Amino acid sequence: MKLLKQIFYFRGIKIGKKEKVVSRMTVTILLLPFLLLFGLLTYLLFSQLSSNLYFLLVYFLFVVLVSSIGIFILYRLLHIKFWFFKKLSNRRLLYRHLLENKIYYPIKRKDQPDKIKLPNVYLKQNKYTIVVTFQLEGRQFQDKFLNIGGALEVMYSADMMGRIDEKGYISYVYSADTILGRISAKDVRVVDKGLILMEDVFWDFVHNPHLLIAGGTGGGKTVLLRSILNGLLREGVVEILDPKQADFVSLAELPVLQDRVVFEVADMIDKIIEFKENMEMRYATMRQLQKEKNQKELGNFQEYELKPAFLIIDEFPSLRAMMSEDRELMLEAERAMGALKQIILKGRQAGFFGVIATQNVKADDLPSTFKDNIMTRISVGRLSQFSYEVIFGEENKNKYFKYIEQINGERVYGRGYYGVFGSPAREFFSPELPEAKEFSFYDEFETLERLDLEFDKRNVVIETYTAKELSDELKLDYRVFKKYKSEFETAGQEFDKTFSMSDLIMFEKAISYKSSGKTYQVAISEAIL
Ligand SMILES: Nc1ncnc2c1ncn2[C@@H]1O[C@H](COP(=O)(O)OP(=O)(O)OP(=O)(O)O)[C@@H](O)[C@H]1O
Repeated sequence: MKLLKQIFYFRGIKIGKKEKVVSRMTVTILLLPFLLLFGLLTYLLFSQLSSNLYFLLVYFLFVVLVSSIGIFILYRLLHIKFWFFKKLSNRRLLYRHLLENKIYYPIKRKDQPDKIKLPNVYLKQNKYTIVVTFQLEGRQFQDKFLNIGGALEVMYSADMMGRIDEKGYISYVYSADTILGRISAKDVRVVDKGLILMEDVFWDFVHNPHLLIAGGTGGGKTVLLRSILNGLLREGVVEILDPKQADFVSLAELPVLQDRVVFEVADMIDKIIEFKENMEMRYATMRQLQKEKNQKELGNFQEYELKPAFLIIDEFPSLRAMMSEDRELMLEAERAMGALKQIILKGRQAGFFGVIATQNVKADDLPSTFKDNIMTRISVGRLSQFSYEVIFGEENKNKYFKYIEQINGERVYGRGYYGVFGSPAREFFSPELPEAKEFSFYDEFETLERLDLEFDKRNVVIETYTAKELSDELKLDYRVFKKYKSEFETAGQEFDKTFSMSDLIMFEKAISYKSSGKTYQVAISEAIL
């Protein structure tokens, strides 16, 4: 079976001269109804046409004009509306690219122009992706093929999502016609694969925790955040910090969000600290449940049927600015920033997630804990090159991020990029806001049931430990404990003065992995929550 698969592996349709023939055939077929129509009309008007030369001339011009305009409109319509024709046109584009760049083998013929033979190039297309494969195998154009990815990206106005090197071939994968996968803001929900944002884009918060959203002014950040809220409110508890008192204040009185939207600096600081404490409480709850279920390893929040919690911070740099302006709150603000980092570092397993939104990113806007540990990233609207670099990381350093204002002559809102940190970014269209008379977030949220965390149902105590107490609890020699601690710090973890339940769980995991024969580094990296 495996062998058969290898023999008959489908790389796509081979590009060849047929692309030109198919295009001509399409035009000919489109011409047919006009021929029939005007054939019939000519038959009916035959006597007038044959007796009046002036009428014949006007009639002839009319036929040519109507047929050409008709064919042009039909041709464009088919290519805009039907995927089949789009596929044909993508093949033709590639064919033309090969010809115009002289990527072919001329075959000399006696007394006739040269014939041409194209190298083996394949095109495979499905709804949102185009894969172009070139045969290498030491052939004449192999060096060209190794560097052709960028040119095809421009040609298809698509985003290169990856390059696959396999024996004898190289393939470039592009996302195209991404806009077709746009969904309505009404339909944003949490499904098996995560929070659905486009037909094929999911924020899988369990595996790629935390979300960073950057949106240039007027780029559609507010609509995107509200759409996200539409999904998250149905799934768990959402707390919102809105330092600019801009986008969420109007929702603050809704039952589902009551006391969960804050904008005064002191309240925002309290909210962050409370969220972190809830995360610790969640770890304590999960630990109890683990014991009750007699499990060897602590599972994630879903295994214990616990709800996720989301902390949305709109305009993060404003929050930071407000925190640093208020001298009286300086210490508390520092504690809150520490708590926020802990949430980002350790929230995943407990189901505590951050959604951090900002405008263009400037040099010191985001702490490195965020830059390295917020796994899912989205941009909308126009951003600076520096912002793109920070948001999408090294992996996308050479990517050409475009700002597109119009598509097919229509103003487009909420367009940007989506990526998981460390992977190629792809084009993104934020869920589309329906007409105001058809849908309003306010009315929609008004119907939602308010969800709560489980704490009122269980009696959990949050314990904290000093370093000595923690090493005793872990039954570790203090020096060995210090070694673990410094390894965790090297791996990017940060600790408060006292240690928490989540720290205890993390250390326990590392000790257990280490005792099963793993190196310190591996044990530590696997133990990070
Ligand atoms: N996804 C979308 N679907 C339809 N229209 C949108 C979408 N996103 C934005 N718009 C349109 O663009 C306008 C501005 O969007 P939005 O308020 O979300 O931008 P913003 O980035 O939050 O701007 P600012 O930073 O100035 O507050 C909206 O009022 C809406 O008309």
